[in-house]
Amino acid sequence: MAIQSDLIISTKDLTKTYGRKPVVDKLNLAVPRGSICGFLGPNGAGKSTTIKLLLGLIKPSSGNGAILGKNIVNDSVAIRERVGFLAQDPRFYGYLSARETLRFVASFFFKGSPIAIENRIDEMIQLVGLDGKADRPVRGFSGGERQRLGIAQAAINNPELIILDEPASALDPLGRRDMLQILESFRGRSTVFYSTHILDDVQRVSDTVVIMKRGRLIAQGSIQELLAGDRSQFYLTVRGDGLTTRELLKSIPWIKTIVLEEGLPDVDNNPTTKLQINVTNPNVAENELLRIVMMADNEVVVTEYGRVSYELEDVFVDLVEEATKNGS
Ligand SMILES: Nc1ncnc2c1ncn2[C@@H]1O[C@H](COP(=O)(O)OP(=O)(O)OP(=O)(O)O)[C@@H](O)[C@H]1O
Repeated sequence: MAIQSDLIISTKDLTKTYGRKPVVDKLNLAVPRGSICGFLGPNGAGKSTTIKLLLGLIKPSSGNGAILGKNIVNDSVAIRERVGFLAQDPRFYGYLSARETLRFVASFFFKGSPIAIENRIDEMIQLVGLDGKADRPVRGFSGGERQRLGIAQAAINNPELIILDEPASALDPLGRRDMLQILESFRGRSTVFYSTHILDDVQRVSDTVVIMKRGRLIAQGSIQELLAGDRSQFYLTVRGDGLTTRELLKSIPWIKTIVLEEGLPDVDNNPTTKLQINVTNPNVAENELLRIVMMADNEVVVTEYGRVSYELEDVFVDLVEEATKNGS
């Protein structure tokens, strides 16, 4: 397959079938270099299987892929030298301390003098917030501490790409927040590709997202692009029942639908009505909509106006529902 140098991960029709069931189905991934990419999908979507395919831990049934320009089937050893990985359920030797664990991992691929290794271990221990605990046996570590150690071991060799399988899902809200901060700290140093089913996490730290459902890719790209996908919804809140405004806007050709709903009371506690306006021409609407209402010869008082913005959750639910309707 052709390799695009701005992509750190790319796949072409990557497929894994167990029995007759495709668990990963003709997946075409394109993950840009330097991004923090959230790999999102409901339970059983095929995220872990995809990650295993990317790392050469299992073989594709068909299709192919490249990481750092190397073939995921033929060059998996070379890939693992340059990619850090945290498994969904990381296992450690309980009798080793965190520092000994990192030393052990570094002994495989770390390139540098013994002093450089020790410095890097110290740096990682600090980065993941395990200072003070680094010399205790791992068997006594909490779930959050184990995940921190897992990230430190994934990043010890200064990899260009770090792949993490659900690094935050099993943690409590504080643990998740810390984990996301650690991921954020890799920005500008490594590309991070991490799977999760928690939308909020993706919205908080990722700049790109891949969304998968039942083995199929249903969306990928920058979060900004995804959230800006539907620019055709505006809202306008007016004092009173909104009927005059609806009459005024009804005949405008670029307005498709107007839905009225009760708004929040204004600052003087007067009732308001929110008009949800769907337009066919967002650019014209942006310039004209408010002006038309304000210039009309009536008593309408506008208390709020804007373009409807979306949370990732709305987009995700829409995409997953659409994919379900289309039979994915
Ligand atoms: N070795 C296997 N043999 C048969 N089926 C498998 C195997 N590994 C995974 N599957 C099935 O493939 C589907 C996808 O599993 P996978 O673990 O990749 O999903 P996931 O998106 O990572 O889910 P989760 O968020 O729950 O971890 C599931 O239905 C799972 O049961």
